[in-house]
Amino acid sequence: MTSPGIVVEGVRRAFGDIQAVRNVSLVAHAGRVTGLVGPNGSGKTTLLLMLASLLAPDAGSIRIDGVDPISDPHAARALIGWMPDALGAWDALTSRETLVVTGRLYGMPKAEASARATALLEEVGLTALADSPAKVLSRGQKQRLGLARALVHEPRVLLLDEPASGLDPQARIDLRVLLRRFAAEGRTVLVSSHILSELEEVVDDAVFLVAGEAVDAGRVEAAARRARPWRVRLDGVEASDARPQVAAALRLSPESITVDRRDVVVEISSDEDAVAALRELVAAGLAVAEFAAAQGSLERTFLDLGRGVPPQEAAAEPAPPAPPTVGGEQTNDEGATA
Ligand SMILES: Nc1ncnc2c1ncn2[C@@H]1O[C@H](COP(=O)(O)OP(=O)(O)OP(=O)(O)O)[C@@H](O)[C@H]1O
Repeated sequence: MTSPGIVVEGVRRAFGDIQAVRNVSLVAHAGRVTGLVGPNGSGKTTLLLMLASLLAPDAGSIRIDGVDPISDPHAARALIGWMPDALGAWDALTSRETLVVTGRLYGMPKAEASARATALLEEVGLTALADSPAKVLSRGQKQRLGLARALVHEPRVLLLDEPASGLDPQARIDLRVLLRRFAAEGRTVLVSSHILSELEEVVDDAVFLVAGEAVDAGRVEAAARRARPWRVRLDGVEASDARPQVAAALRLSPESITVDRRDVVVEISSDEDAVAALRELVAAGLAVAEFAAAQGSLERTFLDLGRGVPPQEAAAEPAPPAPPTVGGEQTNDEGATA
């Protein structure tokens, strides 16, 4: 079954003088996981609250599977599973009671709400704590309960604000699996997180918010095209000794290569250049034990946008900035600089 997902056009929201969200437009497609990425205070939570029908925008339009959460919050809430960044009230209820009450609020008969609670407690690994009051739960356990609560009514659209914070590694893996399964079932997932390595593993699309505005796609692409660091480690060779060897193989000046613990770090512009660089390292007879991007593309893009990628870079076509490249003719005797 296909559905339109989330469509946001020209949404704004201020708190007094603070323009928390300014003119945001975005689409989160059904059947895909969309990441909402941005620095602290960029407006992610404010935007998610508006999508969840819990905060009215000052302007603009929002459609959740075609439903306007402002004019028809009841219908929107039936579609939406909302996981806030911190589990709210109900400390006196047990985890099971929290889920049963939630199911009842969504109109489920008691037996169905009870069976659903049992299944969800199992799914998020809280069965052993099902009958303890929610206030004794650790932060990560509260996050799990918050996730279960968002899933009670089998929502078509999942909105999650920092769902991975506080979760241990296994729970993060389980969360990723769950989000992928959700998307595979044709549902819509919009998830904010600061843990970009985590998001990288799960998202199909990303929307970047900076100072309350969605960054336009051209600027995101320009940032994503910039050179990023790759780690190289040679088997049995100290990084300080590996540095000149890698530099020679890649025809770079050693100064353009940094040392980070056991690895040397080289700036590489594109996947094609990475392929060429690896070939050259191997052709030079170096024992390459590790060759990997040191940053995911989301993280790199986030950092570049934070530094302010000039909009004109995005406008120029094609717009490769002039990062140092390896494996190509652009390297020179003066060496490339980061
Ligand atoms: N209820 C409020 N009253 C006044 N200002 C608010 C309110 N809620 C948010 N803001 C302000 O709006 C801006 C956006 O906040 P928001 O919480 O949406 O950011 P965020 O991207 O979710 O941040 P973080 O990554 O730190 O969670 C901030 O400047 C914040 O101080």
